[in-house]
Amino acid sequence: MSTDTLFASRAPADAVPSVTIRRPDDWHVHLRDGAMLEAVLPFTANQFRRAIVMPNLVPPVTTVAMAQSYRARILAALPGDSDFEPLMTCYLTDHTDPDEIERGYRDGVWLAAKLYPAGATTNSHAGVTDIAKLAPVLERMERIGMAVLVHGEATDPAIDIFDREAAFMQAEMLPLLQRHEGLKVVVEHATTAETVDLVRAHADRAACTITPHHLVINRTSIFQGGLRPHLYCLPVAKRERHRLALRAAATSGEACFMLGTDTAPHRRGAKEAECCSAGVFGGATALQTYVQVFDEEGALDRFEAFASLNGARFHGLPVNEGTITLLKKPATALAAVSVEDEDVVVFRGGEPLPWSIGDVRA
Ligand SMILES: NC(=O)N[C@@H](CC(=O)O)C(=O)O
Repeated sequence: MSTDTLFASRAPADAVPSVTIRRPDDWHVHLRDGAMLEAVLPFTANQFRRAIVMPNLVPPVTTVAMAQSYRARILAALPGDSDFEPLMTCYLTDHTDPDEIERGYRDGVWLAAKLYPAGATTNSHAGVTDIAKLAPVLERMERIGMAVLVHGEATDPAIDIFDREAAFMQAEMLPLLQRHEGLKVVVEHATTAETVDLVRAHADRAACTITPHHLVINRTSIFQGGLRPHLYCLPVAKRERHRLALRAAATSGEACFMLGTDTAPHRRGAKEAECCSAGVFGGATALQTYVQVFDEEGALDRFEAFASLNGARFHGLPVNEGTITLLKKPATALAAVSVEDEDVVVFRGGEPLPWSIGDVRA
């Protein structure tokens, strides 16, 4: 498979250029629950074979029983013919019990645990207030080979919001990596050049996810022509030099960089509000955006590694069978998805995108 299936340069002159890769996985999604789950799940399930499902529900998914029940609700909400597989996570708190973590992992209920510094982002208030105190949990995870997925932002409101990831990496992430030398760590939704370098320096057991939006917007985009609430997420997009570093990392082919959309739907009313919720709904346009970036960077031959191989290898899972074909054929992205009497605005929704989704083969 891999580069053998890259047709772009071999197709007849009148054929639509395309790229075919093993079916990809999304290593960071927010599927929510109830009506929102029903509305957004088909978009992720259409694009991806598996996804790591974030546990920041209200209340958060903190026990094996809660993860089992949430997984069952996701499966029940899937379209009948879907073979999508949700990979569950546990939400770490100050009171997480290492035995519960191990039980859920050994029983195959969850794959990883998510560390939200308390107050860092949407529904993180029950998160961890002092990472050092989590040592018994992290030691157990290290011993059983279970990965911790980290939202890497400092929570001190006095720290400039654009510096919070950098502050966290220095004050928390580096010491964590040093304290737990064998722990598998995923830095979620990296947004800076320095984070990418830190991950590279620990690539024997660290990795990071990179979102589609952080590859195509920078912090100025959020203020282009006025305030753009649908581009506001956490970590907030950074300067242009960081966006370029993220594009270089994602398209490098290095095994420590993997696809993770951080698709985070919020109803329009929560976004276009006096106090806008953080999160970009990128689930419906994710692959179209990623493949466009790889095309622009002349790296289509490395797209499969980023989208379909690196994450599976990191988590010790088999790579997917089957393929998906992406076509360099313009299509206008769906503008919004209805949820009850409201809607959720799609990232790049309503725009003509140069790439579209073609055949999916199981
Ligand atoms: N990315 C976001 O801005 N929001 C996410 C939470 C998160 O991953 O930070 C959400 O759940 O809405």
